[in-house]
Amino acid sequence: MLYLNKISLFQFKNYTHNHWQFTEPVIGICGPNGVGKTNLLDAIYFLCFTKGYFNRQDANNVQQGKQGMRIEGSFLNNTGLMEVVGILRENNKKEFLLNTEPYKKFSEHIGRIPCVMIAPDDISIITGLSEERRRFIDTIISQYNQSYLEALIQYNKLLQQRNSWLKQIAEHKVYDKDLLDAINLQLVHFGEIIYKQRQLFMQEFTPMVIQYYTEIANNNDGLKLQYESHLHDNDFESLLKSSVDKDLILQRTQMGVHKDDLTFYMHDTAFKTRASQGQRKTLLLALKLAEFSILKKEKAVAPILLLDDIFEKLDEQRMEKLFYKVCVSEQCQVFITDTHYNRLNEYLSKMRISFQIINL
Ligand SMILES: Nc1ncnc2c1ncn2[C@@H]1O[C@H](COP(=O)(O)OP(=O)(O)OP(=O)(O)O)[C@@H](O)[C@H]1O
Repeated sequence: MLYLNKISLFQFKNYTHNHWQFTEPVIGICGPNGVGKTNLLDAIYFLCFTKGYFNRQDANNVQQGKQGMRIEGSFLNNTGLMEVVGILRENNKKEFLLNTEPYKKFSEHIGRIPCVMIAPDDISIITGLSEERRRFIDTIISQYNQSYLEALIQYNKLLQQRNSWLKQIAEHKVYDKDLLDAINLQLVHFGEIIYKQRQLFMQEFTPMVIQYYTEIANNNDGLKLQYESHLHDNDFESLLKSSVDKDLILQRTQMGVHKDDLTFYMHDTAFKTRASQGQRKTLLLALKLAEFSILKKEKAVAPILLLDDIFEKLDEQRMEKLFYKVCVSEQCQVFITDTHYNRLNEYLSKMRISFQIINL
């Protein structure tokens, strides 16, 4: 089992200098609004992903009015102890260390400590723009497939190059076709790697999501998932060639896996327009539990689960099923935040497991 034993935070968000020991696989984190429950989950996430879940900019994680921050955690898994340290220096330089060894590339850390966060704003995976869904899928695959992560990094760099090339032509009216061909060739190479992996992923992921949704809701509400990509019916190279005129006008690359999407249906209509808030939340949980299962299988260890404010919108029956799933049957370490000590204590007691509650 993968297990976080202890964590210490220095100048991370609202924490000046705090540390906690985790002694049980199930940890409840309680306290009033704004006390720092989510921030504690975010610090755990930081140790797993070398960045926070909520802020893209590292500087936003530094305590207001201070300079620099440090997070330290020790994880235990079947192979031994992993001491992880993330530092943002006063000059904003970031360092990340595993067992005192600094990483040259932070991406090498991704997947070492698999972790799944479920936070209220994640509902945007269902209701938001397609980039939210691509990021969701990419974060999962990247944790078990380093070559996918590399392809994604390269693809995004090339896409930026291609887009700035398109802008330059609009500004200077100079057309360097050889450069475009060279960029296209590489974009196609990495785009096809991404497309194939997403296809493989979706084949496994889709039935799992429907299964979890059905388990939590007691029926499937006609749920369907569809992976959409320009590459389904066309080869990428021809797509890039045929869209170049339009690309030049819009100064952006119109075709490619950076436009892929995942659509959800409820009885053949768009899920986000038809479903109730509780049904949306149920779908979000099903997506995240499917993520958890795939990572568990691929990494041969159960990821750490971070559940932030999950009580909102779910009826009692759905809540109990979720609690049973994450606290009892999955045998993973799980952190659950709640503003109500009594409610959390009651749910966890019903599960007949040993748990720890931290009151902030
Ligand atoms: N960089 C920062 N420096 C100092 N304080 C910060 C920083 N970022 C966030 N905070 C503070 O952290 C607090 C929010 O913490 P958090 O979101 O973890 O609360 P919470 O306990 O989860 O609350 P809720 O129950 O409302 O979800 C706020 O008071 C916010 O002002």
